[in-house]
Formats: sequence, C-alpha cells, structure tokens
Amino acid sequence: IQSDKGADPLDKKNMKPSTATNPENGFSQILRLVLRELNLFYSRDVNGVCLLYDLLHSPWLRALLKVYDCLQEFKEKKLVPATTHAQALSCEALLSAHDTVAQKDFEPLLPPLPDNIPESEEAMRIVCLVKNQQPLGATIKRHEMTGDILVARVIHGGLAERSGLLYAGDKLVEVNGVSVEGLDPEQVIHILAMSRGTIMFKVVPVSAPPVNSQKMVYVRAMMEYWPQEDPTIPCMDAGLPFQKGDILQIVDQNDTLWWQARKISDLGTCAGLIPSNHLLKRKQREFWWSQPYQPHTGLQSTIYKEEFVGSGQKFFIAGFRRSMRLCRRKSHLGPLRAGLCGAGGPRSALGAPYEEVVRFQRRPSDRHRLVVLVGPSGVGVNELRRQLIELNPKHFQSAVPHTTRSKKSYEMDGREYHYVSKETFESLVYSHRMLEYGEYKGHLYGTSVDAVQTVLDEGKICVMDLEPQGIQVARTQELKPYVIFIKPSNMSCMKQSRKNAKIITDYFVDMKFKDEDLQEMEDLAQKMEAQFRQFFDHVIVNDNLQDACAQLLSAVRKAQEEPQWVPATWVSLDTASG
Ligand SMILES: Nc1ncnc2c1ncn2[C@@H]1O[C@H](COP(=O)(O)OP(=O)(O)OP(=O)(O)O)[C@@H](O)[C@H]1O
Repeated sequence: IQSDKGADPLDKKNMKPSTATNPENGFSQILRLVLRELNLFYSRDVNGVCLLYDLLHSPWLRALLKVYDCLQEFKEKKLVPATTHAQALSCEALLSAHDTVAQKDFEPLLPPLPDNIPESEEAMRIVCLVKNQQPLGATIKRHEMTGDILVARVIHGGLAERSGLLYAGDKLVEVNGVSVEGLDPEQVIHILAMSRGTIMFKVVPVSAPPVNSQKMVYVRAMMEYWPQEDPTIPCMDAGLPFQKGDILQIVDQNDTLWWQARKISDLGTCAGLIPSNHLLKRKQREFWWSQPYQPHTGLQSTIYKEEFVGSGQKFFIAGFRRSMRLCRRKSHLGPLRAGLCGAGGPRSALGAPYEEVVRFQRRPSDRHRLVVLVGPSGVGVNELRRQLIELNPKHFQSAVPHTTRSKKSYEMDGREYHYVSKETFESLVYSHRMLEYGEYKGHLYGTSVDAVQTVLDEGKICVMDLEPQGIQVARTQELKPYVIFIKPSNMSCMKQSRKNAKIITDYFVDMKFKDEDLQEMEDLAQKMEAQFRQFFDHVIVNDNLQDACAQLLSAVRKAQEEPQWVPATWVSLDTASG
C-alpha cells in the first residue's frame, strides 16, 4: 500500500466529471482523491479503513474505472457510417434478393386455367390444390333432393381449409376435368384417390360461406371414442380417436351432431371429427340399456395391510390407523355410499361425455389443492403418503378421520380420530360432508370435507388416499383435488421390489406378498385405470420406492405451482390463466 501522507484533503474543485480531452479529470481522478483522503484516516488507524483502502487500490476496480472513462469518451464522439454508400447498397441487396426469389421456378407448376370457360359458368370457381402426404381435409355428400355432390365439411387445419378456396356447401361440378354429375360420393372419392399431384376442382360456390364465430373450447374426454368402431360417423378417415382423460380443443361446433377437434398434445395437426356432446350422450344411453345388469363387482381385495405405527417420530401422523384403512377396503360399497353419493354401481347417473376445462394456475396466496392418491390395495399408496409427510410434516399433512367407536385411553380427540356419535356421523353423510366412509366391526369411519379444509386452512398441503369411487365426491371447487394414480409395475419387477415387503392383515402379522396378491394388484390396477383414468391428473409407477417418492414430490409441487387443466366450473374467469 502506498501511503501519501501529507496530501491535501479532497477538495470540491477537483471533482469534475470526465471529459474526452482530459480523462484524468474523470473517475480515475476521483479515485486518486478518495485514496488520498483515506490515507489520512489510515494514518490515524481508524477501524475498517484498511479494508476500504485495499479495495480501492485493487487493480480490477481501477481497470473497471478505466473502461468507464473510455466509454464516457466514446459517448461524446459522433458516429459516422463506415461507407457513404451504405443506404444505396442495402437497397440494392434487397432488390437482388427479391429478383432471385421471383425468377425461381417453384414446384409444382399449376396447370393453366381453361380458356374456354362458357359465359354461363361465370359463377364457378376453379380451385387447384396440390396433394401432398396429408388428406385434402374435406368431406363430400350427395344432396338428398337434387343429387348434387356438395362439400359437406371442411376440416380445420387441412389443405382445403388452409387454401381458403373451398367451403362447406360448395357444389362440385368437375374433378380433374371429369364431370361428377350423377356420380356417387364414393366414385368421386375414387377419382380423387387416383389423382396424383395437382387436383383441379370446378365448383359452384355456396352463396353465403359459413363463418365460424365460435370461441375455442377445451374439454376433457370422460369416455373413449374409436371412429373405426363407429359405423355412424360420416367419414371414418376424418374421425379423431380419443381416450378417457384426453384434453381436446373443440374448434367447430356448427354441426349439432359432429364437432371438429384436436388433441392438445397434437395442436399442429389437422382437426378430426368427434361426436358432439348431444350425440355421445345418446350413444351412451343406447349402450347402457343394451348392457345386461351387473351388480358392481367392486374393487375389494383380500390383502389387508399393516397399521402404520409412527416409528418413533416426534410428530403424529393421522389417517393411517388400521381400522380406518380396513374399513375403507371392506365397506366402500356400504349402503350409505351407494345410496347417497351415486358412485357405487354402474347404474348410477351417466356422466357428461365431455367436461369443459380451463388452465388454472394457483396463486401463492390461494389455499393449496388437495392431493389425492389412488391405487390398488397394497401398491404402496400409504407408504408413499407416509414418506411424503415425513419429508416435511410442517408442509404436508393428512386429514383426521371421524369414527363412531369410543376413544381408547391413550388416544386424544382430534388426533387419531374425531370421536362422534352415530347421529352426528350420519348427519355429515346426509349433508354430503363426508368424502368417504364405511363400516368396520360395527363402527363407522370416514374422512370429512371439513377435516381436509382444516389442514388446507393452516396453509398446508392435505394428502389423502381415496377409493376411486370417492374421487367424484372430492372433485369440488373448494378442494380442487389433484389426483395421482399409483400403479404397480410389471409382475417380474414387483416380485423383485416387494421381496421383503410385509403386509399385516386382519388375521396374519408380517405376511409376505404372494404371487396371487401381486397378480390381483395388477388386475385391479388395470380395472381402475380403465374405469377412472379420466380423473387422474398424474400417474406414478411405484417400482423403486425412492424414485416413486421423488416423482410424487415433484408432481405435488407442479400441482400447486404450475398451470393445470381443471373443470371450468372450479374457476371463475378472472382466475383462469391463458
Ligand atoms: N416401492 C416399494 N418397494 C418395496 N416395498 C414397497 C414399495 N411400496 C410399498 N411397499 C411396501 O408394500 C407394503 C404395502 O404398502 P402400503 O401399505 O402402502 O399399501 P397401500 O397401497 O396403502 O394398501 P392399502 O390401501 O390396502 O392399505 C408395505 O409394507 C410397504 O412398505
């Protein structure tokens, strides 16, 4: 450190801004003066001054100040173009690029328009389309009275629609010079199929082309649809197959029977035909009545598991008691549920085939969404739930269930259970405040909406496991559940990963999984997925426990922090995200 004892204190007249001509008057100069001032303090050994002195002496700070001075100097210089012809040159380059593009012969060449068009055909339109790998994207039909071949519908995003030259209602006169008069639509399709390259249509335009003024609607498919298996679809090739749970963008609802839609996973493609809400309901009803009545076989399993006995944690995890879990398995078909919730048998009211959905982003100030885990008995739903809560008990919590059995000496009301009378329990059921309930050894057990809300009101994430029949009851605006399906992996993996897994049943302690148990779990998982997948927001395969737990944590975080598709009825317009 250089000391400059005896230097004058900083005086105001030296604090001039930098100039191009005298950079020494700039920041370097100020730094020099500050250093001189510090020197004085330094000599007086004032605390901390050494540090500041070193800092201001550092080469990097000096280098930075030099750069700053240079920039200041540069700012005052006037910018001049590198060449005086720059403008003229750029103009020339642009014109040259234009000429190169204009003179190029682009493929394919369209045929010249016929020059002998009679005057009476003035109202005709000649449309040339170049066939590529894609279908033309239009369907045709024969007019019942006149026999004319008409364009029945133009598919959104298809070649015909993108050309902007063909409209539903246009009358087809010729295809590639061949008159279509008297032909069947199939014969016209044959001509089209035989044509290669360019196709020329001669059409009489529809007097008022339809305008699609409908807004785009998004729906979740609540059932599956296979056009190949539907003989009533107007054009099988134009059909859009979908599965339960697919999110569809409905682009056209002009036809009351057949809508046009795309899957959101495939928005770049041309739309396809799907049955309208009305038509699908009709099909559902017809199918329903054609089925022989089968009492609900249920999802019961013989596997009854271990009660979780909080392995020495300081916190208490509610909702894992054996009675509650066994009751859930045993009596989810109880007369109360079947009668009240309509979720029991196949003859319960038919749901809507499509559910309108919107993108929903939870705001940080909003309550968390309820996290629901669903899975076949023994797959590890409770193990995963327990692990998640153990990871952060301040953030994740179970709801405290209700029971009508009496409290044991070591239990505390509101900790293991809420102990209530049978009348109170039943009034909760009748007022639809029970998400799930059942009977076990003569007592009622269940989880109430209020118990879940208590957890959510504390700013925590409530994690519960539900029988799939209970999902619909939980799907309300107030709980906005995010449903995760826990699925077993294939049999050989399960045999390996569950080698040491123990299950406690009503009658055996520490029972190992048998092959039949694993097979039953797989069958049950398939049934659950086939019946309820439309309600699953996420699926986790529970093979390796740690992986599954990490996936669960990430899914729960996404559910709370990232936009998700939720039923439109859960969200008022102002909170839906684009
Ligand atoms: N990925 C895994 N690897 C090994 N063992 C597992 C795994 N997942 C769960 N287990 C074990 O399998 C057994 C059953 O799991 P768990 O009790 O969580 O089943 P469950 O799905 O909650 O069934 P139920 O709903 O009938 O109680 C437990 O012993 C658990 O520790």
